[in-house]
Amino acid sequence: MNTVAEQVASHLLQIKAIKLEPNHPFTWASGWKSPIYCDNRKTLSYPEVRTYIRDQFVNLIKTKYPQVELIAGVATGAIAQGALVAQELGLPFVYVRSAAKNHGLENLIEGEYKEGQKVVVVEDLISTGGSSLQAVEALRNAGCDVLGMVAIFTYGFQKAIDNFTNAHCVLDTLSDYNAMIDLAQKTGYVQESDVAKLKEWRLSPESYK
Ligand SMILES: O=P(O)(O)OC[C@H]1O[C@H](OP(=O)(O)OP(=O)(O)O)[C@H](O)[C@@H]1O
Ligand SMILES: O=C(O)c1cc(=O)[nH]c(=O)[nH]1
Repeated sequence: MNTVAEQVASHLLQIKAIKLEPNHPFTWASGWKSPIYCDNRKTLSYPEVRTYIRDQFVNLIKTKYPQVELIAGVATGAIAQGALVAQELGLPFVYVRSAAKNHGLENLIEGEYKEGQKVVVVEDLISTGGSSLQAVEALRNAGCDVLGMVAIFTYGFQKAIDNFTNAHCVLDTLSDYNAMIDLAQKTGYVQESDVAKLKEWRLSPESYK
């Protein structure tokens, strides 16, 4: 029986959400360069995959945060998955923008929330944790009580672990880089010629070029 981390990794590989471009590195939200990109947005296009992810989030949240009153999705990657989770839990939903809108209502948080409301934040992916923790800060500034964050995938970088520790935010993820790369190597998704590049990047991702 595979673990949730292995099953999610398997889904991500099957739908080709993992892209490898060792010779043309991707630029991440943090500005870091990387030979790998995990596009969790693609999971939404596959009913079986998005349902599996939704159900794992729901199990996790019911077990760990039975007192939750509100689900918040981090824009844009986790808006849809967060709404699916909220729907299944019968809870209200909001989403947090990366910056307040500069027209209209100028909201940073979209939807209705109450001061003191107990929130679980849903995110699609953690690299450095910068964007996710910005959303946590916005919710706290709005008076919400952030119980913790759940995400589909993390690279497991020390930088992200430190950022979450410093922000006093608990993070749980359904899958991670180690589970994914083990499976990718076993199944031949990663070519031997790319393994060296991935190892080099993994040693110091902040200075990879
Ligand atoms: O851990 P971090 O270093 O903050 O990086 C991860 C963030 O980057 C991606 O979002 P992106 O900014 O690409 O925007 P999107 O969600 O609108 O696609 C992803 O959805 C995370 O929110
Ligand atoms: O850090 C990012 O911007 C990032 C990395 C990644 O693998 N996938 C993604 O959607 N964003």
